[in-house]
Amino acid sequence: MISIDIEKKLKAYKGVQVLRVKKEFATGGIARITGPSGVGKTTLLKMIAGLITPDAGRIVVDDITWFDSAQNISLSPQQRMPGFVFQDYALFPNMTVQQHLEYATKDTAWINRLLNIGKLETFTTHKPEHLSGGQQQRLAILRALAIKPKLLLMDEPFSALDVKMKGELISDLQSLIKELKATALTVSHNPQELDGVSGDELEVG
Ligand SMILES: Nc1ncnc2c1ncn2[C@@H]1O[C@H](COP(=O)(O)OP(=O)(O)OP(=O)(O)O)[C@@H](O)[C@H]1O
Repeated sequence: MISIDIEKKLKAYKGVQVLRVKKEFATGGIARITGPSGVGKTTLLKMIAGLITPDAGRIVVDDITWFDSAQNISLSPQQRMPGFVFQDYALFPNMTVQQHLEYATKDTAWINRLLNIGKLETFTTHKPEHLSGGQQQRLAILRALAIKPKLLLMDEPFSALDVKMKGELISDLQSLIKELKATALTVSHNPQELDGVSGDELEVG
């Protein structure tokens, strides 16, 4: 289980707005986090990953304290090691699909299974510039899963996928997350993007 109780002052367009989140997310599920643009959803994921520091509060993952302002605990991003799907994918321009996955894991059976789930088996030698937007997005998701993370953080992960592809992928992700005894958090400003994601729900803002 993931337990979050944090706050952070955001540098908003006009002055300061405070992001407050208090929520528990169950292991084995894919949670949906929605809220208007600019409310702090990406910032929330980055705080969980350890890329941005909250002003106050606690983050506890599977009984391990990742962050506690009162006790001065803050694990590094390397110690937390979540899978992270960035909104802009953050793929490596010079690496092929296969190399992206081999960079993350040596487990070839796992790589082949991920390629199958992402429907990228026939694109293993392609670099990102020769992939469609949807294929790039699926590669970003597969790369995040390659490390078999206990926590998968996904920022607008299905925005470039058609409804059929998205439905199949969500169903496969649901099985994988259960199998890994992991937890996944998905974020979007567009609730429809997360249709089919049926875990815990959080509305930010
Ligand atoms: N490290 C930071 N410290 C303080 N404020 C930040 C930091 N990073 C971003 N912000 C501010 O937080 C606000 C929310 O940004 P964020 O990207 O988290 O929103 P969002 O809800 O993900 O939006 P969208 O749906 O458009 O992606 C912005 O006004 C931004 O300037």
